[in-house]
Amino acid sequence: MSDYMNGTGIQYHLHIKKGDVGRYVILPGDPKRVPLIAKYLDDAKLIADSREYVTYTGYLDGEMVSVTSTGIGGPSASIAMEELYKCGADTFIRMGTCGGIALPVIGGDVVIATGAVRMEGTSREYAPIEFPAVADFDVALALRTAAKKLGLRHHMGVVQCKDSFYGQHDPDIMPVSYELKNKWEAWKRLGVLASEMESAALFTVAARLGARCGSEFFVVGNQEREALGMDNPKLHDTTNAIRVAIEGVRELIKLDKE
Ligand SMILES: O=P(O)(O)O[C@H]1O[C@H](CO)[C@@H](O)[C@H]1O
Ligand SMILES: O=c1cc[nH]c(=O)[nH]1
Repeated sequence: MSDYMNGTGIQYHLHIKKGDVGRYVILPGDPKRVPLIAKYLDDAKLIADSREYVTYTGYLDGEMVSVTSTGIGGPSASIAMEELYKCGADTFIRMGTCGGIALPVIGGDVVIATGAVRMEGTSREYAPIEFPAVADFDVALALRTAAKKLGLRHHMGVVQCKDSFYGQHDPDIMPVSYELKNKWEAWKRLGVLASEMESAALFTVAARLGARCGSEFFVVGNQEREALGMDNPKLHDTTNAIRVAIEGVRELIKLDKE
């Protein structure tokens, strides 16, 4: 492989190197969320700020833990995971926002993914479409334990990933609306909980690397509830999902010590 960084060991996009990050990494999409998550770590320090990738490292229960933003979508998220893995990370928790699809999923809830629909492009450059994008079982259960401990309303199941945010919210403006709307109907009939953009790529990249990855989300609203005239709170404070990610890492640290 060509080395754009001239043997320095510094990763091309994230600007991190071995020793900069812990084994456990929380992956929000939004770079502005990184310092908010890092506040929960002991002795957190800014490691790098490059493109959409902001990385902090600190400690939780004595273990080195990092937080790196992925930006939006599979391409940038896959790069983040690949470069973090090269620097020693092997356990990832994506923490993001999502839009509800299933009617019981309401703004303010937490959704924990068991698997992700691969309606995006990145995972197809890793694995044939027949390969399932599934969360690591231990990570998903750690996230559920965390949500339960925190007393948060939560749901666990399959999420859908796509590359076009506006194809989700305004499919009629798209030349391929016929396809987007038919598939959306299928996700509803299959009980898919919510829509977001990175988990399918991250779960598939994790499978190629032999790494562990799970994901959980703060629900910002539910377009299906809105369409039916149901109560549809729209909320933006992701603190609860941040707390689930932090407690989830704690659970995994405990499990890994057993
Ligand atoms: O809040 P984040 O983590 O960015 O996640 C969700 O929000 C973005 C779209 O608004 C996509 O990245 C989607 O997956
Ligand atoms: O509706 C939503 C909300 C967050 N992220 C998405 O991809 N879709």
